[in-house]
Amino acid sequence: MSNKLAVIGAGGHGKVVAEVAILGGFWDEVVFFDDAYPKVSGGRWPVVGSSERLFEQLEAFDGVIVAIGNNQLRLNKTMQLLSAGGKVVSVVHPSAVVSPYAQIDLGTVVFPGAIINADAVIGLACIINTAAVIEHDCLLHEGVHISPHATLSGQTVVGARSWLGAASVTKELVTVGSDVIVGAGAVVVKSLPSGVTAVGNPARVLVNR
Ligand SMILES: CC(=O)SCCNC(=O)CCNC(=O)[C@H](O)C(C)(C)COP(=O)(O)OP(=O)(O)OC[C@H]1O[C@@H](n2cnc3c(N)ncnc32)[C@H](O)[C@@H]1OP(=O)(O)O
Repeated sequence: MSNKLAVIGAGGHGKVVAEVAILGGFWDEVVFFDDAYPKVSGGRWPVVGSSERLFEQLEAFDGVIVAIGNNQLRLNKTMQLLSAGGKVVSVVHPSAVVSPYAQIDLGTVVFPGAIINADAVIGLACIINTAAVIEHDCLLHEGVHISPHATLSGQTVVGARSWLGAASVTKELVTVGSDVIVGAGAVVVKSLPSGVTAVGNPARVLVNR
């Protein structure tokens, strides 16, 4: 029997999610649904309809996952899928190192070379991007994106829908609020409130939304 995965979002992020799913060994077939259908190509994998079309045929898939880069949209769609009875799954690249004592919630993706250490908790519909490091006892709420090569030191807390840019770093015990953007290369040495954009070393607030 072939295991069939539906992926919402056929863009660049979707392509990596599809590849990670196939390399994980469990999924035999991947098809995309994208609201830009039919004006979008999934490349190696077919785009077969809009996300509305997927909701009409959820039972035809052994798993579903949302591969939309925007944190709010990804989270909303994931929650809609769960409410509609979709079998939302997580995918983890075989080269990622995930502690058996870490928890990863549904709809989350873990990309090549990422490391998630003991007792880290990763919420619903998060992205742990290429080579990101999530140290022990970190807590990531739902819809978070940790970009490539970012490092979260031990016991960092990240609020819902926040985006930590590529190669950013948090000091241990720091709390990043909800809907925060941390710029690429930033070093977060003090906690950040919700709704800000912070950049630089040490990270300073650039925008307060
Ligand atoms: C697989 C993947 O590709 S995952 C995606 C990974 N992508 C990233 O990590 C990108 C993260 N994004 C950033 O770092 C962005 O620059 C943001 C979100 C912080 C800011 O973007 P914008 O709001 O468009 O800011 P904008 O580019 O107008 O810059 C505003 C000011 O901040 C400075 N700035 C912007 N980003 C940074 C940064 N990361 N570090 C230091 N300074 C920065 C700019 O130089 C500019 O300064 P100036 O006013 O003195 O000229």
